[in-house]
Amino acid sequence: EKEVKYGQITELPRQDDAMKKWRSNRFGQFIHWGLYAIPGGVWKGKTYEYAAEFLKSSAGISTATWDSLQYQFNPIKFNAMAWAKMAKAMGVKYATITTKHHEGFCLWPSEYTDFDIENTPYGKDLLGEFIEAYNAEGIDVSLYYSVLDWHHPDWRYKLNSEEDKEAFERLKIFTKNQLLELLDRYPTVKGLWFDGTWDQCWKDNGQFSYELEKKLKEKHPGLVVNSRMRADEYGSRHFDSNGVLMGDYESGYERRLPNPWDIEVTKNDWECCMTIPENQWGYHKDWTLTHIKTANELIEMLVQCTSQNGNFLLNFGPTGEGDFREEEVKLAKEIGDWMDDNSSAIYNCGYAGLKKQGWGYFTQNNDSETTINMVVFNKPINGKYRVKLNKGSVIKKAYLLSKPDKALDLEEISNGEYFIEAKKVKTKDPFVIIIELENKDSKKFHQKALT
Ligand SMILES: C[C@@H]1N[C@@H](c2nc3ccccc3[nH]2)[C@H](O)[C@@H]1O
Repeated sequence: EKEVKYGQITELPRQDDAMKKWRSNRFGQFIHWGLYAIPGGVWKGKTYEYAAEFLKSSAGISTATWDSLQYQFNPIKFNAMAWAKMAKAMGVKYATITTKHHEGFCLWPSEYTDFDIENTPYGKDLLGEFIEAYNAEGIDVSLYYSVLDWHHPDWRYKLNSEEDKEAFERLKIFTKNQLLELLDRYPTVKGLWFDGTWDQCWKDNGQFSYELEKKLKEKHPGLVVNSRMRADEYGSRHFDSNGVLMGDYESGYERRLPNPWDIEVTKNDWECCMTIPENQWGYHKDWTLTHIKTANELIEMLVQCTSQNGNFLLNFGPTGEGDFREEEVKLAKEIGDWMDDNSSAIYNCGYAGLKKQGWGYFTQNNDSETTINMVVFNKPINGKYRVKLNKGSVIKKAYLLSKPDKALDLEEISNGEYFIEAKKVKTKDPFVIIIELENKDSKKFHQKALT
């Protein structure tokens, strides 16, 4: 064990109400919106396949040229309430929006820079409108903030000289000021989602990120912070040099999921953030460049995250005019229709403590020891679902969530192992079978033989 002074601050897993709410939310909407949405991956007639929010670097555009996009930013179609209603219908319980991405442009009127929404044709506090509209729909809002800032003259990737160090000291003060400003202006926000913290400059400043997390949490009780914010004094990120998770949940799953059989990942809170195309966070004009995930693919990712105690943050990239692509609107509806019927297997659910089986995923409601959800993606050809529960578990009854008053036939194979028969399931969508267990002290529970 190394002596780590600037590692974990909050003992995990947190059991306070704010974290319990974060955990029960399970499904969130990520919004990537900034100047990059104006060109949408196309520059001077050329389409760049790399992530649209990286167009400045992939097209080799000067900071001056890129920054002048701020004078074109006028999302006339932006309607925060319509966005919030779409998100509500999709079934998300929280939303995380980019307040400032790597480009450095701020979606709120910041007193610490002119490179912000106030100095655009739009002019109004866009971030404030977003937060108010989403909160009005009962959706929690977290704020994404990129420490990496291509616009700021004091940004340095590495600190090679005294001048670098002095510049980065100013950048650190700017960063802290903006974060305190965001929490001052938007007191209802629930979390901060840090990004752009992989460079040497930040890894060399473990003490700063430690003290910053402490200060932000003192200022904003209950604040939930992702592990990506932090480095310890040895430069170890997400987990300190002794492997202890920093922040409040693990946020390393970007466009990837853990192995569905992995139970190690269930030990911490974590979140997967996911794009609909293969790798576009900001709006890209051309969605023919890669595979576009279907509703069923995205629902399966959400269910997998829930089954392993994780949250799923699905990204949308609004256009420069402030509306969504039709493909995104269609997916939001398809996912929302599924959530209307099946969200009881998602909200306030987590790891059931059972080994994953071939037909799909187990989830368990955090408030019920005896109710287990089976979310089915692969129907067995004989219509019989093999379930291996904990030793001694006895199924009282099993039924389709869609037909709660029709018990399914059961066949006990051995201690805690059953076949559940569900032959006549018509739906083409993923569906849920509910297992109700005898509770531990029920008379029928087969007490282990004493010999
Ligand atoms: C959550 C995601 N993180 C950003 C990001 N920046 C990167 C730089 C290098 C490699 C991968 C990256 N992902 C993406 O632009 C998006 O905001």
